[in-house]
Formats: sequence, structure tokens, C-alpha cells
Amino acid sequence: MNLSLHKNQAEIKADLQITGSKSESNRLLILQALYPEIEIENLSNSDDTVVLKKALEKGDGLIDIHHAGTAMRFLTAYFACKEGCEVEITGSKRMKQRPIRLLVDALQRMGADIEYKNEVGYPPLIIKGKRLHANSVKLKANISSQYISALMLIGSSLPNGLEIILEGQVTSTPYILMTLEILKQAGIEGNFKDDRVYIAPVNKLEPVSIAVESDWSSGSYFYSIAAISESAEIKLSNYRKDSRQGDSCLAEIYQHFGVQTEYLKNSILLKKEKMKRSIRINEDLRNSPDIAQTIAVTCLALGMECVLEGLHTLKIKETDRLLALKNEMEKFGARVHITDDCLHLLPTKTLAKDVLIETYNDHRMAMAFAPLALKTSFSIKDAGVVSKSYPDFWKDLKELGFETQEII
Ligand SMILES: O=C(O)C1=C[C@@H](OP(=O)(O)O)[C@@H](O)[C@H](O)C1
Ligand SMILES: C=C(OP(=O)(O)O)C(=O)O
Repeated sequence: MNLSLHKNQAEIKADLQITGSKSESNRLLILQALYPEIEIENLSNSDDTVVLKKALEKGDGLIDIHHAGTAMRFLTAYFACKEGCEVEITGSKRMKQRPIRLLVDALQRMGADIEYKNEVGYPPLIIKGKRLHANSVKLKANISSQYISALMLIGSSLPNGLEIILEGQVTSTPYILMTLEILKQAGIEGNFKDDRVYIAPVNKLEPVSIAVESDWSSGSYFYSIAAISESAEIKLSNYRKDSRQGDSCLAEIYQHFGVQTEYLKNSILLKKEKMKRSIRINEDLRNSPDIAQTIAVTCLALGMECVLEGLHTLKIKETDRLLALKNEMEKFGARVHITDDCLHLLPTKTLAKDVLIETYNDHRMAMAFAPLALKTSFSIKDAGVVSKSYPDFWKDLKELGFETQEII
């Protein structure tokens, strides 16, 4: 499905309920499979959560998790220690190019029986689940925090718990803290200090109900819309000021663009205020890689310069996001320089019209570019990709007065 997008710059007012965080949901589903005493409220309706849930229900044989990185990494650890199970876990063409060696090496050192079906270091994996006895493992921490969270999630089910010694500079740290907080809320003790994560062993939990907060990364597109609008009041629920999600740093970052966040009971109200003249945005997004595309496109729309750093993980996500951003922003007339971990966008005076944006099977490419419809007309290829994290995205955009039309 290709979509053309239109929106005239008029006042934006809306009240939206955003789906649950896929990161929180996928952690909780793994924990619930280990400890059925856990009840989950406000589970995400994202494809990534649906595939993980189905995989856990199937529990055996061929498991296809499509594009879902967290599902791939978390299930690898989960099945590796599920005694007696035999699975082949595979995914989309892109998933077969996303590295998993560090996690597999760590699990193998812990005694797991995992083989690569094709290329060493990449899915598909053939896993024969067995009881793991190790209580300590080393792991390089600068490639993906999902490997660390995967081990943390199974740690408490091992007879002696698990100590994870992190090597190198830790990346995407808030996701590790999110895992720890969710474990604690479930009643599992643990800590993360310096280069060491520890998870205590637990056999059985007290019954507990845990509510998933709405997804802040999904909320980022409304921050961008508010920033690009002349006037906006957008209420989003269910969000909390004391969020477990690192992407809640949006509230602070978007102040540079004149967007104020008011915290209400269970929701946030985004209000566009007159922007302080800000010439150049400079952000290190090592802790919140998923909002890099959103911020880059906000700057493009506002003709602002930006330097985004700490982006070394973007190359191994749903697509090479640095290259994808450069390619697509340049179609609008932007000048963009990228390195292995940095993106530099120069101010763009006039935005080209009637461009067709490629999405590269990356939900965030479609959603990050959508707010640009406030400034110019263009179309988005394969707009259905949004369902990876936010299936109702286009429906919600219509609530804000965006016009979308399917084109052949
Ligand atoms: O643990 C998680 O839920 C996630 C961790 C991050 O990945 P990396 O740790 O690979 O950067 C993030 O980009 C991804 O969308 C979700
Ligand atoms: C990188 C992402 O997801 P994952 O790694 O779980 O596929 C994302 O949602 O932006």
C-alpha cells in the first residue's frame, strides 16, 4: 500500500490512546511464560508483540518472528533454557542479516545447545532447550542491549540466578534499566552497577498484575507533528512522568522545538508554544536510538541544522537507518552527511514536492516522515510497515486532520 499525504497547516487538536509499549510487552510476555502468576494489562497490539505471543503459545517446531528484533533475541534465550523443546527460530530476510552471535556465544558458554542453520552469527537458529546451570557470563555490551535484556529475562529461572559481566561501552542503557524495573515489579530481585548486572534466582512469584505504559517511541511522531505545527494541543494516553521507557526523554528534547509537555493523570498534553530561535540541534542518542529518525525529520521540516550522535546501532536495525535517512531526506533537497555513528543535516531552505519515500521495511521510516506532510506533499511507499510497532498509526493521523489516499 502506497499512501499520499496531505495536511494544511491548521490548528491541531486531538485526544489519542496510544498502544502499549512493545518493549515492555515483550519483556512481560517472556516473564509470564516463565511465571504464569504474572498478569499483563494494556498489552501492545503491535506485530512484534503478536508474533512473540504466538511463538510462546506454539513453543515448538518452526517459529517465524518476521521483523521483530526483541522477539528474536528474547526467544533465543527463552527456548535455550526451556528443557525438552526443539525449535527452529527464523525471521524476515532482514532478520537473517541482523547479528545474534554475541548472544548465542554467551548462551553456548552457559551450556546451551544452539546451532546456526545457515550463516554463522545470524538467524535462523536451531535450539534444543536444556537446563542451564551457569551462574555467570561475559557479554560485549556495545552492539545491542537486547542481548543483555534477553539474558536478564531468563536469569531468575536459572538455579543460581545470573551475573552478567558487561564488556565495553554499554549502549541503549535505558532498555537494560527497563528490564530490571519490570523484573523488580514482578518480584524478582536484581541490580545493575558499573559493568555488572545480577539477577537473583526465583522459583515462584506472588500473583501480580503489571500495566504496560503506552509506547513513547510511538508518541515521538506526535511530538514531531506538534513541533512542525503553528498551533497544537495533542493529548496522548496512557503515559506517566516516571516512565520506564528511555524515549520519554522526548519531553525534554522537544522543548528545543517549542513543544511543552504537561503531565496529567495517566496522560500527557503536548502544546506548541512559540519557538525560541534555535539554529542547530545537537543530541547524543546513544540511549534512545529509536527516536533519531523522528528528530532528523522534525529538523528537516523546520529548516534546522542538526547533528545527531551515538547512532552506531542504527545500521543493524530494521534497515541501515543512517543510509535510509540520508537517501530519503536528500529527495526533499536536504544535504546530509553520515558517518558510522553520526548524522549531520544542514539547513534546508525549500522542500521538494511530490517525492515518493521508500520505507525499506522499516516502520519508523514511514512514521518519522509522515509529519512532513504539514510542509509539503509527498507519498510513502509500503505504508503498512507501521504495523510492526503501531498498527493504528494512519487511523490516528486521520484524527489529527491528515488526509491519506491510497495510490497505485
Ligand atoms: O530492548 C528493547 O526493547 C529495545 C532495545 C533497543 O535496541 P538495541 O539495544 O539493539 O539498540 C531498541 O532500539 C529497540 O527498538 C527495542
Ligand atoms: C529497532 C527496533 O526494533 P527491534 O530491534 O526490536 O526490531 C525498533 O522498533 O525501532
